[in-house]
Amino acid sequence: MRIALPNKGRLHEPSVDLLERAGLHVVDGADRKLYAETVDPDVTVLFARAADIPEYVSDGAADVGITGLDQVEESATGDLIDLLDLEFGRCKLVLAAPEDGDIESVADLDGGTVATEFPNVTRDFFADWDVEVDIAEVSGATELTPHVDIADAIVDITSTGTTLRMNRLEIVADVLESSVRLFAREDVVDDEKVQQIETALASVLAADGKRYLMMNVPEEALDDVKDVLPGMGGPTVMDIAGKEDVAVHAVVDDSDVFETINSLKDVGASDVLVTEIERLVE
Ligand SMILES: Nc1ncnc2c1ncn2[C@@H]1O[C@H](COP(=O)(O)OP(=O)(O)OP(=O)(O)O)[C@@H](O)[C@H]1O
Ligand SMILES: O=P(O)(O)OC[C@H]1O[C@H](OP(=O)(O)OP(=O)(O)O)[C@H](O)[C@@H]1O
Ligand SMILES: [Mg+2]
Repeated sequence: MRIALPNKGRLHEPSVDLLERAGLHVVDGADRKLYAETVDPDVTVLFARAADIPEYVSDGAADVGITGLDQVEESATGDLIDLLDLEFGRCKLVLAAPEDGDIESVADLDGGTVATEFPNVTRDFFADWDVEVDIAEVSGATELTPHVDIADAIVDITSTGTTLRMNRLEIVADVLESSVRLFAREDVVDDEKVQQIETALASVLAADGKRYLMMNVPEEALDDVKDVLPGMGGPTVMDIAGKEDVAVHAVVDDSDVFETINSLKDVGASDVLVTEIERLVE
């Protein structure tokens, strides 16, 4: 089973990091190496450009891939299944035009030129609007093109909006919301190994922002403690050998920990231990 990850750029590190946190450690993945083994002898990693990953998966060079939804849509491969939103690399593809120009709606671009690194997504977008445009395909610095008479507008990525602002461009319309996904070729989605990878990555996401609480509770305070703990499917209660107290374990949102501990102390819990959760397999 081969999994394709971005070899560089902003998606490289968080992708490798996620795999690591999922326990699928990359072995000997030295810098610039394009191929690496993992601790699972059945899983190898292939490093490729974020934009090429959908193609690699579609062609069978890899079975699953991690890259932006924008890249999957642009590749127009059509046979890829979006398995999991990995919740990073959030951005938007937008149609943007000069702030001081006269393009204020999609229709204003009729007969105009749009520069983009995403010609397929852009073509589909204007086809949906039934607006005729020429597409100028560029491979970077797209934001410059409306100011040098290459294009009237652009379709490009934005997240904080800084680059658009710096280049005196404003959003005319949203084209696509994107984030990084785990995706697979249709014929492998039911493979055991693919499902194991999906479960492992999902377990990292599920643990994000969660804490594990452990405490001692006098038997008579147990009902009050249970009321305090929101818990996922209720807390786990265990007898402690030779003691009147019981041990209570629960998963709590990080944002609730402060308040929850105060309430737990109020109702009689003691020796409260808070730990991080690496993975939570549901
Ligand atoms: N500003 C951003 N904020 C959030 N996500 C982004 C942003 N820019 C790009 N992305 C996401 O990261 C993906 C890859 O972008 P990145 O810039 O890392 O690679 P690239 O520009 O293709 O790299 P290179 O050209 O160096 O090979 C995009 O397709 C998109 O999904
Ligand atoms: O809304 P912002 O936060 O300003 O982000 C948007 C910018 O980020 C990306 O460029 P990147 O930094 O990846 O540089 P690149 O053009 O070299 O890919 C994208 O192409 C935009 O230019
Ligand atoms: Mg980029």
